[in-house]
Amino acid sequence: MSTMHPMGAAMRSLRTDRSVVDQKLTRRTMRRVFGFARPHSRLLTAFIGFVVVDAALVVVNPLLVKALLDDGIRKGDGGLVTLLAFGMVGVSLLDAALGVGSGYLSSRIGENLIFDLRTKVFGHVQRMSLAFFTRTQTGALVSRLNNDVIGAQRAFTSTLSSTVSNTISVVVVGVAMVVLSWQITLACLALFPLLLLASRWVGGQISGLTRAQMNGNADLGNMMTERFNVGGALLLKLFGRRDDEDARYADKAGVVRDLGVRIALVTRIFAATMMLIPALATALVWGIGGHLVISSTLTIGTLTALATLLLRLLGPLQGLSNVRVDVMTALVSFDRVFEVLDLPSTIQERPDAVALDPHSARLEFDHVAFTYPRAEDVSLASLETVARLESRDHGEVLHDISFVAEPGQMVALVGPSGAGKTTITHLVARLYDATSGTVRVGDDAQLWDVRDVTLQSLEDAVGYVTQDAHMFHDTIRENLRYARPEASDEDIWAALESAQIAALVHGMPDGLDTVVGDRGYRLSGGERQRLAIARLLLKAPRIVVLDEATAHLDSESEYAVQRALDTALEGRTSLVIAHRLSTVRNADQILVVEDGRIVQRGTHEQLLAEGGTYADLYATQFKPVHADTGPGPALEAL
Ligand SMILES: Nc1ncnc2c1ncn2[C@@H]1O[C@H](COP(=O)(O)OP(=O)(O)OP(=O)(O)O)[C@@H](O)[C@H]1O
Repeated sequence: MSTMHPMGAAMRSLRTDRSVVDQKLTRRTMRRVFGFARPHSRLLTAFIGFVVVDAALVVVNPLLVKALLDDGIRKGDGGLVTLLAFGMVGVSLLDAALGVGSGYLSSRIGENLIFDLRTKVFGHVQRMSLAFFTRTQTGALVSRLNNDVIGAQRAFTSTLSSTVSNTISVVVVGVAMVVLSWQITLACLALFPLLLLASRWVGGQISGLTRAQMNGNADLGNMMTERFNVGGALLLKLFGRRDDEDARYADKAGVVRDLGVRIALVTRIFAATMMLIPALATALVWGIGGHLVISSTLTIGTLTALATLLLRLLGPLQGLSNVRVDVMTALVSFDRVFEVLDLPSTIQERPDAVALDPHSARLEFDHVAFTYPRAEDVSLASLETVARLESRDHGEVLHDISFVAEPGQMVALVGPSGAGKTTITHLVARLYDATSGTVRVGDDAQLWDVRDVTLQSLEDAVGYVTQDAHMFHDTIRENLRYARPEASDEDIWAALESAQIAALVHGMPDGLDTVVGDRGYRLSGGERQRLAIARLLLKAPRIVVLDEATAHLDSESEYAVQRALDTALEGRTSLVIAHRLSTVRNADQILVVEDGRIVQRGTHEQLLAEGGTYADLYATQFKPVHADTGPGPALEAL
């Protein structure tokens, strides 16, 4: 009396990928799996108790029928007939109650387990280094979080319960049948290999087809997610590829359609076989049993009980024939979850890390070199569906970078695209760690290697406005409060005011409650950057990193952003990347970066006087393009 429909369970087993049984699972995996089960051991014990009693009850009703026929009806004992009929009702009620109870326990255990695994994986992934996210396909990661966690949960609920309940049912029913008539039991068991063969064959077919169908569906899903976001849809329109896209989609959808039909056909064949075998067995029982009754070797009650018991034997037998695949599938899911949990973050906090003083405002790079980590060091091959992990090292991106930003100073980074400016800024808050040399933060009294301070205190001390000024799909208020959850509306308005965007937010229909769309799309580039500056102002860090905060803006927006920046930078140490040299004219120190090296350093005036790269860049940006059109546009390469 399993809690799951036997046919449904059988079909699920058949759909699972049979290649899993070839996988090797270590003892360590098993130990960890039990580790996850341990907190729920009481519930698990109660659950298994329910399942065992429920499974054992399977023989009671057929035996009651036997007694009713042989001792009640044949002997004309009306009292016994009534008693046994009530007994049958009692058994059914108990069975129903046990079913509800075990269903409740199974969902408590299963959901708790999903909760444990989900929160653990989410917490772990959140703490991975940025390098992990630059390599990992979000879709693959999300599926790992959802599907495998649910697969792992199955190990403890349906797989465990069906295995226990099927084993108990087979033993109890088998013993009862042997006791009633070993000859008939033996004859019926002869049909078992047929059952096994049928389910093996269908299993092989269906698992292959289902895997192909799942891949096909994933392909369709990927195609849609890639095309149906703003970026993909725009590209599709701009290149006028509608018809080609239609044809590609139809191709993929056609494969899924054909597979669907084949799966349905094999499933029907299987269902028909599953009906046929019990019918054959029943005929066998009645045929042989009938003769035995005639020869008075068997009573009619025993024969009826045997026929009923037989039907309750085949389902569990079929279930047990798939148990290895079921258990391995569930354990492989666990293994895939553990794979993510075991991936260490390349950015680790030292156990003896100290909290950085929030007033730290001195920043120092001391002979810093940097190479981007290799994919295999930061990600899992299985989480990257397109990129193959390359074995080649990236070349060194930064070489011998040394500079000091004194408290309150502004240090500007300029140089061509790809020179390494963004990479330098990423080393400040440990988005990456220097390969050699040291990045330090602190105050006049003490400087700390960034690897010696706690990540939280470092993140609190350093604020960023990044190139894309990302906003969550939430209201302006909540996006700003992300920097300081306890900020009041007054604080938020003050920050918006300083960031030169208060008037615009006032003018919005919902004010602070306006939802900024996915990736902040409903705002213009300049508006989003000013909002990001307001967010930075709320956080109020002593060290500020601005990456191309004024790129791609018209001169009016640039002016507003520039004013916002002036407020943001006041009294703070700043590291500013700017494509427009006008932004960094007042910097205390300008570093010209080329091919990962600082090739020039000094103030604007010093660098102009010195001649060289900076003076050339300045001349290109500010020399009149035509005598009558005034200053030329910002240089693209800058
Ligand atoms: N995650 C990464 N993995 C490997 N290489 C990277 C990664 N990010 C950047 N690079 C490489 O490092 C070099 C420096 O890139 P970086 O983004 O620091 O340049 P940048 O000066 O900020 O350029 P831009 O002004 O165009 O933003 C480039 O050659 C780039 O291809």
